[in-house]
Amino acid sequence: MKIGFIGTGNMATAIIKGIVANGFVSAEQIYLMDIDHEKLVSLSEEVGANFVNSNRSLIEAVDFVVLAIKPNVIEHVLQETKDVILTKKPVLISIAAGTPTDKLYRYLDTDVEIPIVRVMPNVNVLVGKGAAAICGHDFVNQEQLDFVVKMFEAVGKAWILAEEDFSNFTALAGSSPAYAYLFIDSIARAGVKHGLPKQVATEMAAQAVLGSAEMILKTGENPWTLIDQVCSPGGTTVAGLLALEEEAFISTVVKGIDTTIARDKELNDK
Ligand SMILES: NC(=O)C1=CN([C@@H]2O[C@H](COP(=O)(O)OP(=O)(O)OC[C@H]3O[C@@H](n4cnc5c(N)ncnc54)[C@H](OP(=O)(O)O)[C@@H]3O)[C@@H](O)[C@H]2O)C=CC1
Ligand SMILES: O=C(O)[C@@H]1CCC=N1
Repeated sequence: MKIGFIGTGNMATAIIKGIVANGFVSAEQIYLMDIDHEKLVSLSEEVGANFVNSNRSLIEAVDFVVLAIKPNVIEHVLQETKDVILTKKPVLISIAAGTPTDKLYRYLDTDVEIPIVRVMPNVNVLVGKGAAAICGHDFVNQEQLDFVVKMFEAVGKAWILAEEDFSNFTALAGSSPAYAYLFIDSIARAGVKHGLPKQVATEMAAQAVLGSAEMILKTGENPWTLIDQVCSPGGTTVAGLLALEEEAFISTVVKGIDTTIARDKELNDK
């Protein structure tokens, strides 16, 4: 199978490096196109993938096309390549936030049965620890869907998810790495305040958060049980926990997630 990427930015780079490192496909099976020629050539050379000079040539060359472009340019890209899409009928895989499969199909303005799969991945696919939600539009067959699921399982966890839950997933797993990085950076900054070098403090905080995530996933324990295990009576943790809650830590995080979901829904409706 040949996989093409329209757009070679943050997300495409993470997916490509992840699936090549893991051996899901070889670099020779990957074709790239980006309007930023320098970025295109640089990624192509770095990973050893092919590059082409137009989105039309890319679609002609491959079986699966990952639309790794911003939501506001998808309509234009689908319209400029429509005739090639209708002839070649590749599987279109969109990773755009706030862009339902119905909307993507409407952009093509056709009744030809073009298979479209929607994926909401996250950037942690780069290190094989991604999280991706996947749903297929009307004309996707099981084999095509399975291929996409396998592609994202190669670089993390993948769930088949009802499209109505995509806004929630985008907040919980698509955007949340940024919030987790912020949390880690905040802990590290506190370390710097107390005299630790930033790099060391960041490594310590990241390792503690990594282990905490694994504890939840591997033990299956309720996070509150684990919190209680760390909070020694009269100890350090409970003092810090209560100080965090005085500043409405939980509600602040929930507000961030609510706002992310609302923004995704706003994009859906645009
Ligand atoms: N970043 C993330 O963590 C995640 C992103 N996503 C989704 O992934 C998509 C891509 O995001 P991200 O990788 O961050 O974005 P980037 O801006 O990093 O990458 C998009 C790339 O596409 C290029 N591009 C723009 N127009 C065209 C075109 N007509 N033809 C070919 N290439 C073009 C851009 O070039 P230029 O910069 O010159 O415009 C840029 O290099 C978005 O839809 C986003 O919602 C989903 C999950 C996570
Ligand atoms: O910020 C965004 O819109 C994209 C979608 C999920 C992560 N980044």
